[in-house]
Amino acid sequence: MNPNPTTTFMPCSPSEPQQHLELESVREVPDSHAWPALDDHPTVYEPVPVVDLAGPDASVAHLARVCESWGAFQVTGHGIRSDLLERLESETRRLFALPMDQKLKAARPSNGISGYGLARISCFFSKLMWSEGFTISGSPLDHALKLWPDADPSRFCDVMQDYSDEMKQVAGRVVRLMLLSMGLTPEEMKRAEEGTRVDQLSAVLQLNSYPPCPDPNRAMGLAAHTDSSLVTLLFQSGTSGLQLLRRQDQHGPARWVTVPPRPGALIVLAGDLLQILTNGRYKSVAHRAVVNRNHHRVSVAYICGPPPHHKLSPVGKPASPAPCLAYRAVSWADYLGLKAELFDKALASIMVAEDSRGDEGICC
Ligand SMILES: C=C1C[C@]23C[C@@]1(O)CC[C@H]2[C@@]12CCC[C@@](C)(C(=O)O1)[C@H]2[C@@H]3C(=O)O
Ligand SMILES: O=C(O)CCC(=O)C(=O)O
Ligand SMILES: [Fe+2]
Repeated sequence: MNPNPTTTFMPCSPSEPQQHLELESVREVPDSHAWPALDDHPTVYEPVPVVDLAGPDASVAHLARVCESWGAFQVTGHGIRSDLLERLESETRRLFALPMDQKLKAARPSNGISGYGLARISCFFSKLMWSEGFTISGSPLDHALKLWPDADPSRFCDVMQDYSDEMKQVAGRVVRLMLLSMGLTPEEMKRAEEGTRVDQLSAVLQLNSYPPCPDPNRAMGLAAHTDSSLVTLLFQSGTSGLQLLRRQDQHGPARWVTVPPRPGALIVLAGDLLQILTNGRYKSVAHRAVVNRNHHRVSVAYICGPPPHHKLSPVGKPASPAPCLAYRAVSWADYLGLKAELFDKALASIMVAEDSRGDEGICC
């Protein structure tokens, strides 16, 4: 995955002033938000796989095929009640509907993780994206108090907390199934489970808002990226916008596939840490969000990984023929640092070079 080639790729500079436009009131896409080419690959229709966690689809053989060929799937039978999803969507909309000066009171500090702001990857691009984001790491309470200083914070906090708690259970089941689908030896499975068991998982909740856009073919909601997570569980409102990048394969060249909204379903996206943990076998999926003219789309990503300082090292046979470990061990915290500096080159930066795989005990 490369950032849009005709939109200049830039190293991140956190000191740059951020531009916060009230996107909903803009009648024409300004030059600052006009992307020269969104069609780096064709957008095609392909049915995105569905895995029913409560049914036979959750078989490990099916999951292995889906992870290898798509790196993403829709998940049903997850047990999350529809009223929780409805409250999640409505609280997300309530937050983004606040006046800009109120949202900016909860702005993400330039070197911080959580709060309101432009897409974090914005600094790698010369054009701005047609979206706003709000990241919650840990308790949502401080944020709620800044956003609604005169109101009871429990309405927002309860929903975000309940949703995170439930997502953790679903993520734990999904990660375990993925590991089981790899056919690991008992020893490898034990190592793979260190840091990835449900009670150990850590996560951030990323709320995204994509207001209607007067010229959707010139604007980008969220540029192509992979998440750094083990897995991301994404809720999208009833409007499509998420697209998955399918790599070139026997069915054709690289292409964008839209994930249609499916009531009650969540979307699982394989992240970079899963690619590292599975020794390159289950690759992280590049994805982006496009915008539309009439609907205000929101999404909520539960971006989940091991404890921040747990060092994750690859297990299982590498995807390439060399009988070695493809990546050096890395913690999520260190990997996020690399990602903030190198963006889509971060994974390559921890790859163990072919000719050094025999050194330092890296070879299996
Ligand atoms: C833990 C994190 C993952 C994330 C960076 C962050 O520190 C908090 C926000 C996350 C997010 C959400 C939108 C896409 C993404 C690539 C980004 O720019 O910010 C992810 C980051 C990630 O997965 O690397
Ligand atoms: O809004 C979407 O569909 C994608 C969001 C996303 O990729 C993210 O939050 O990491
Ligand atoms: Fe993402």
